[in-house]
Amino acid sequence: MTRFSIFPAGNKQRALTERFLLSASAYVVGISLAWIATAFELAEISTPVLVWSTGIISFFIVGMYFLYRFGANNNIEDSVLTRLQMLAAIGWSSFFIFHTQELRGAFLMVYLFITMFSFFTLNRAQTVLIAFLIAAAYGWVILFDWVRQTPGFNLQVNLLQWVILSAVLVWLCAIAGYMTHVREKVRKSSIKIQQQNALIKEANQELEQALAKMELMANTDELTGIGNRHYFRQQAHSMVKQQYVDENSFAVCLVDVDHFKCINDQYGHHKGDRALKQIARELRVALPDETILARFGGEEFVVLLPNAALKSTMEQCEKMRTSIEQYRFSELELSAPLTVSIGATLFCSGDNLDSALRRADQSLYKAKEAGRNKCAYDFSLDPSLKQDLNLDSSIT
Ligand SMILES: Nc1nc2c(ncn2[C@@H]2O[C@H](COP(=O)(O)OP(=O)(O)OP(=O)(O)O)[C@@H](O)[C@H]2O)c(=O)[nH]1
Repeated sequence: MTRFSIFPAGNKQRALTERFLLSASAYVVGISLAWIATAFELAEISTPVLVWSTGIISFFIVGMYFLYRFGANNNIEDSVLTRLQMLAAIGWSSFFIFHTQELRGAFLMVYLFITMFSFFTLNRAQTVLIAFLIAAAYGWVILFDWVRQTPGFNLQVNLLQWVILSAVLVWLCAIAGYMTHVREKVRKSSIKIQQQNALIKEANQELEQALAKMELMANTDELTGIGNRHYFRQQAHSMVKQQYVDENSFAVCLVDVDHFKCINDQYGHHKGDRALKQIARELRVALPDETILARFGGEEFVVLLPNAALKSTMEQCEKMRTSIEQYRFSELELSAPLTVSIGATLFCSGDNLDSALRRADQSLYKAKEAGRNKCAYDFSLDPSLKQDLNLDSSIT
């Protein structure tokens, strides 16, 4: 069961409720003063009038509190309800001031208290209007007393009080004007800061995008669109690090196009370029997604097969070789298929990247020597292979 809180949820609504309770405390002080003044016969309010006015004010306070507490004020145009509160406060204060004579000077303080509330939300013009209403209300009280010749009424004292009250109100209006100015300045600066933050955020995003683009460009082979040598180095180093942690071996394969010089010579560099692009695409299709494929240089590609073992490496190399062998290069009228030779090795514990690349390159050389369109392997570092197969390298 949720406990009832006297304050509503939400910062704005809570602030409004707190502000209202603060002004309600002024009503309570005002009513209490009226009761005390009546008890000491300093005010002319009859007990029934005092009782019903106290009842109505209490009802007003409770009603307003529930408006704020349950957010009903948001359905009203002036959702802060400042004007309504001000008018009510001026009305009630004038009512009590009208019923006092000797304590009237003290009760006039309530008017100033009301004006000070305008500092929270009203602008200069609205504060001036409130001050004008207060001066007018007290003016009416004086006029009424003078016309009906209220016993104990002193016109001179009341007029002097009215002048003093008006002077203080003018002074409060000047302060309200200054506060409006400061508030507006703070609001404008905060809007400016927000706009600048938005611009900085936008610039950061653009910078991040530009950096990402630059990184992509730095890692991409311009001709084929796959990773370049730099990309390969990066990926290989992170796989080496991972291998040190989980000890899962990975395969390093060098894929070299056979007799590519003849393609260039026969069909020209442009068609040679297009053939390289198609080879890169075919290799990508033949390989699993998690495989790293990069152009090592010229007509040579490099492949890193994560979590590879002897069998899976041989299967993948064979898959790459056959996929190129079977691919029909429509732009080239070839009498024999375009093929690749592949040299592969496993990167195992205690290995290093340069020696793995050297082994793969030596295997590639063997594949070329064996007639091309072949896969050759150097699994000499794989301990399981040494035990099970007793082989240092194999050519298929
Ligand atoms: N079209 C094109 N050709 C390239 C590119 N890079 C390298 N080559 C060519 O690839 C050929 C490589 O020739 P070689 O190293 O003799 O090797 P190969 O002719 O493929 O013969 P083997 O590798 O021994 O089977 C050269 O003619 C290079 O000019 C490139 O980006 N585009």
